[in-house]
Amino acid sequence: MTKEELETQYSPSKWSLRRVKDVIEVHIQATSDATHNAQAATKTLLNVPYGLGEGEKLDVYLPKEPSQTFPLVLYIHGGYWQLLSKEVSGFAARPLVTHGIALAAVDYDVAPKGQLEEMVRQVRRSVAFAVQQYTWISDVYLLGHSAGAHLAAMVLSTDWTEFDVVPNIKGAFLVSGVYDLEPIMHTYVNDVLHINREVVQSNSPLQRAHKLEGKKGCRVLIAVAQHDSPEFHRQSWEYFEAVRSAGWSASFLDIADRDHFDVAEKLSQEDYVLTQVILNMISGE
Ligand SMILES: N[C@@H](CC(=O)c1ccccc1NC=O)C(=O)O
Repeated sequence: MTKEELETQYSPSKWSLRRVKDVIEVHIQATSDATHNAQAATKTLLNVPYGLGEGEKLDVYLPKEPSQTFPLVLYIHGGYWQLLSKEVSGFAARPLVTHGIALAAVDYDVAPKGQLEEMVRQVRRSVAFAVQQYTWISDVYLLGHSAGAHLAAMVLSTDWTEFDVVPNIKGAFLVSGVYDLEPIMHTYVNDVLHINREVVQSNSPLQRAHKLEGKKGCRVLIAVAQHDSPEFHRQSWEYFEAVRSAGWSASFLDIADRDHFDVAEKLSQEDYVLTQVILNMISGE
């Protein structure tokens, strides 16, 4: 592949068929609006620190009439490790909260402030913090979009011995993710991210899939949007096969008519196919 082809493959906005001027701007507006709606409609704990760093905070969305214990979904936002924040990442909360499930939107330090390895550590710490702090948690799930699906996949292969707790993660929903950082290193994304070969090697879930072997497995859903690029489809399929080969329970979903961005945006809606799959998986069907 030429450099130009590679950059196109890793420019999700170029594959959207939506006739809007700037699909990323539309994405940020949609997720921001839906996050505000969720904050107005649910009980929240905003800016909960999970670490000492300024950027290490969670926004938690709680069920209105909670049962004694209830599931928690940690949402890890995308944005190529350099965009977005928890401020626009509560958009999936409403349908979950309606069904008695809490959502926590995780902030981490995006580049250039943050480095990839630190982002991985921060997201892991946020999971450890939540299970230690919140005694109301029945089960923990991860939900990540794009770069956030990469970080969620990195959480799955964590060696928890350096943490005070081993979170029992029941499931992970990985949406339009990146699982092999090698091609990313050769694109414009790396102008800000500055990852090298070593970072790629130790932070690519595809290269680490063998680390899943022998670990207590959880259910992993790998979803990709129909209008994601062929490279995104390839990465999702390869990670799906790697997770399955490691003996974990994995499923693959190619979501019709969606692009890289509205595949996540629509999670604000209860009748969206991916929302339904997530609700069914959590309620044990
Ligand atoms: N420069 C990218 C931007 C991008 O991929 C992106 C933007 C907002 C939210 C998620 C994104 N993708 C992965 O994290 C593009 O061309 O679409």
